[in-house]
Amino acid sequence: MRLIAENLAGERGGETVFANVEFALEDGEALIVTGPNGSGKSTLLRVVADLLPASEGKVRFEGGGEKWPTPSSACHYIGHLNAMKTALTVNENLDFWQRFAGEPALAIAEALEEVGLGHIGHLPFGYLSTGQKRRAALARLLVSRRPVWLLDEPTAGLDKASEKRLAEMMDQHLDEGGIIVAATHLPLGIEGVKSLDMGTRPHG
Ligand SMILES: Nc1ncnc2c1ncn2[C@@H]1O[C@H](COP(=O)(O)OP(=O)(O)OP(=O)(O)O)[C@@H](O)[C@H]1O
Repeated sequence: MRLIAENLAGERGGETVFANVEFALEDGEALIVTGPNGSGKSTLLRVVADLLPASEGKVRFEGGGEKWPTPSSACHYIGHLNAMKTALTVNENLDFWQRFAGEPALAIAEALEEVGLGHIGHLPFGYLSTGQKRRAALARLLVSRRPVWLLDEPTAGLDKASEKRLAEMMDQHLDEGGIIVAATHLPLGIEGVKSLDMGTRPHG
């Protein structure tokens, strides 16, 4: 499978935030997107996820067959916000996401064990600490199989042990032929990745 960005440009509020972004990622490859605040990392991820339209160029996903014909159908997008309902329990939230994303992988209880939250699936999401909320959101990656992970500051709020666990999850995903695009200010602890510095890019 291949995730390809061609001559991609994105805008917010009518202003071009980035332009001429090009990358091609194959099975098992990761792209780490860095750059200062406001340089367009989140905008790029949202364009790749098809949550925002590209103002120029396009994103393609090849080799996903009928199951994953487009980048948006092939990706898990974990944004800054965790996209979980505070009044629903962690289990209910993950059940929603598993039905939404399809291709069930780990059972919800197993995914929560994997992120060290085995004991709190019954709690409303809103009761969780900041780091626990992030870990519960990251469990979405494990409850459904999707080949592309788009992660916006995935370590925000995580303690050291959870950062290490996330690095292991990402390594495993890459070993299984997955693709990752992650925006981050901190090293993510995964080796052999490609990089894209939005801070050194000319704006459109
Ligand atoms: N809804 C919006 N309307 C107008 N401008 C926006 C909107 N959302 C973001 N922007 C602007 O777009 C630019 C890029 O923002 P973006 O969130 O993509 O940057 P970022 O590199 O992810 O930043 P950070 O490191 O702070 O997360 C910023 O100048 C921001 O103010």
